[in-house]
Amino acid sequence: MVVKSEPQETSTQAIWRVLESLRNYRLISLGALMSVLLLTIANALTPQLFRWGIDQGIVKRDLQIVIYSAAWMVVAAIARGVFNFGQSYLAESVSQGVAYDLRNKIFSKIQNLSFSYHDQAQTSQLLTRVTSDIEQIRTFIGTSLIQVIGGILTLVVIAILLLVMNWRLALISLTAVPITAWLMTRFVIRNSKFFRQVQEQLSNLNAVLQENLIGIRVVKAFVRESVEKSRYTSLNNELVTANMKTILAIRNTFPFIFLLSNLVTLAVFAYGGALVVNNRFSIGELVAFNSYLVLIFQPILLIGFAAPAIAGAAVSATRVYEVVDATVDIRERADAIAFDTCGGRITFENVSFRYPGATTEALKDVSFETKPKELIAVLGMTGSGKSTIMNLIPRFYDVTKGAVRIDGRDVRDFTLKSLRRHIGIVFQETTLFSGTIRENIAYAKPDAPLEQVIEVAKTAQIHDFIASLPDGYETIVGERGVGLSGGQKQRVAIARTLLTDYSILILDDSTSAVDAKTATEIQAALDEMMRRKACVTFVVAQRITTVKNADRILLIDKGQLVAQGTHEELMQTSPLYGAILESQVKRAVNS
Ligand SMILES: Nc1ncnc2c1ncn2[C@@H]1O[C@H](COP(=O)(O)OP(=O)(O)OP(=O)(O)O)[C@@H](O)[C@H]1O
Repeated sequence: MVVKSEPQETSTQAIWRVLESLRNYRLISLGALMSVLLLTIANALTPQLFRWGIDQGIVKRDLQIVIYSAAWMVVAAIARGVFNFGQSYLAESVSQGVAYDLRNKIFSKIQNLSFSYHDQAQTSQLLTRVTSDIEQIRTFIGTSLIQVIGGILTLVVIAILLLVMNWRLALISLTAVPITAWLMTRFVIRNSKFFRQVQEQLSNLNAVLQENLIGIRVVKAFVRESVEKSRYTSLNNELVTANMKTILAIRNTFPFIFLLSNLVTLAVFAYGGALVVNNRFSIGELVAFNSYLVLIFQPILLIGFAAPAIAGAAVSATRVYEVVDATVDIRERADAIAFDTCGGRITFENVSFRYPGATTEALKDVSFETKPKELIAVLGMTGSGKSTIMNLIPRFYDVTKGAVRIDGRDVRDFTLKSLRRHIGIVFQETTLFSGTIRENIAYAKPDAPLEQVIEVAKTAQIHDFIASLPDGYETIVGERGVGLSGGQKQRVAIARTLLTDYSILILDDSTSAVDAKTATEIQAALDEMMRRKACVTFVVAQRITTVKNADRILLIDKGQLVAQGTHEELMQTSPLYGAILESQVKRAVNS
């Protein structure tokens, strides 16, 4: 899915943009161009050497000239080899550089894009853009572009030579050029939709592959292997069909071009032969002319073969620039200031919020203010808007109406880095990276000494477990924390956040996978740390124990703040609070 970007670029504009990026590699590009030019000259010279050898050597029976011409042909052949290598090597170097820059550009853009973009973008689509689309662009620069430039140059040089040698014969031969060019243009225009299709099918295939890699456990648990296999196979078939369509299109066009080339050769043989018979053209000239014909069709064919690749690269470039140009929703003001100290007064001022693309508001007119060092519990039914409230403080999203303030300052006044650096957040869903446990805990502070890592791990009640592992803190966890239980992952994630320089702490249902006893222990250990280090702590929690300890509870229902107060106050005043607690007590008793 394509999400929010500037007005879409056409593929022609996109390919121009790729060409503009060659500016960064001016010298190497110039070197490649020079090699192409020299190669064209060496190519154009060879038939002239033939002519000389035949007319002055063979026909006049002058062995020395035959030997000289043969020797010069060897020199020309070596030169062709050298320049050919030069053009490929230099063009490849430029293409590697452009691909490298694009990969970095798109990656850093992906890092900067807001949550709203990632909510709507498909990961697999992004993956395809970073990998195969950029590879298409690279092949265009490394191979197709040089083929086209070399082709055009050869066409011009040889057309001039032919006209100089015999303009009538030249005109007969050159009629083939506009016809072939027209055939090729028609081919590209008619088939560009197939090239786009191939790319889209490849993306779709990647999407299914990626979903399955991530969800393989669910697939197996629900015994859906065969369904997933047939889903993948049918997309794979579609990819092959789309590819075959482009191949068919090639087959429909190229035989005409070959036929044309043969007809022209025959016409040159007939007319040129007649001229030779009448002594108006030498045999050497006819042989040279014929060699030029091969040389003139070669570039047209090369341009023809390059055309699909160029069309594909143009589509790829559009897709890559779509991401590069995507709008970043969350922007810093030009005069943004650094957030350094937190006084503990966080204010939600008539905050309403609607997720991009959603039809209803996730938060409606929410207002509250925290006091320094307060521990705020946020409670509500599932889907009521608790996480959404938390997401607005570090500006993962911006409010639709109202304002979120810290110590009286709108969060939009702060630089994003300084704001987020001061907010420690443990997400509802835990994501760990492949690497050691120590690396995961020290994710935001890679240089943290082991003692500090151990300290936070103790607070998160995960130290004993880590210490019991044979490799301790150096134990390698797989991708997304494979090898750890859900509760263990959550505790590593808590430790990771505790190690940061947070002053506002947000724990979003972060002990949901931890057993009640451990959760209470974490809470007790956290209590001391929170009061010491955090100016305010928010805990989105389901457990009564957490809620009971809180200084204040915010009760959220259908996006609205319906009640707030301490546990005792809410017990007396809020029927909803009573109902939620009752359901939890029942659940606790039953479990
Ligand atoms: N990225 C999103 N895009 C669109 N709508 C969303 C998005 N995230 C949440 N919502 C919607 O916003 C509402 C509030 O969601 P939120 O995640 O804040 O609820 P919650 O109270 O934290 O729920 P839970 O306890 O189940 O985590 C829900 O109706 C949800 O469907």
